[in-house]
Amino acid sequence: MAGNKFLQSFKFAGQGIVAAAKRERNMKFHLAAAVVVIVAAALTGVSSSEWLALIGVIGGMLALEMINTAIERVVDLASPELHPLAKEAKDIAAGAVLVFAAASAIIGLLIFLPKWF
Ligand SMILES: Nc1ncnc2c1ncn2[C@@H]1O[C@H](COP(=O)(O)OP(=O)(O)OP(=O)(O)O)[C@@H](O)[C@H]1O
Repeated sequence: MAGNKFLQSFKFAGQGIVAAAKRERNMKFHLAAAVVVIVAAALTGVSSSEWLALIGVIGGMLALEMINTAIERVVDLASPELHPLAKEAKDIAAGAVLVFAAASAIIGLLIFLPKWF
């Protein structure tokens, strides 16, 4: 049934989130950072638009880290041997995470620093 298939896809997506959270050190770090940011925002008091920015950044960071993990898995499957293209694929995916993490850090600083100092 179509409804069943729809529910199944949620189940598989949930399994993917749990697998990434359990096995990936970076994912654990991002989850911990997300909790710290949410607690800091609640304690500091931020506006609705600042909450929107923080939620966007946190969701984007976690989603991007999971895409990076998925790319690592596929590269390992397709190219268990060392290969320059495998290296490039992993390095570019890691670079994408770094770009978003840098932008996220700047957004966080722009929101929190004026309130703290
Ligand atoms: N098959 C491969 N061929 C060539 N270089 C590779 C290959 N696999 C990994 N590398 C290189 O080693 C780096 C580290 O790869 P690895 O798979 O250990 O990912 P990682 O960044 O350590 O991620 P994680 O810690 O989440 O496993 C890659 O960024 C890439 O430069």
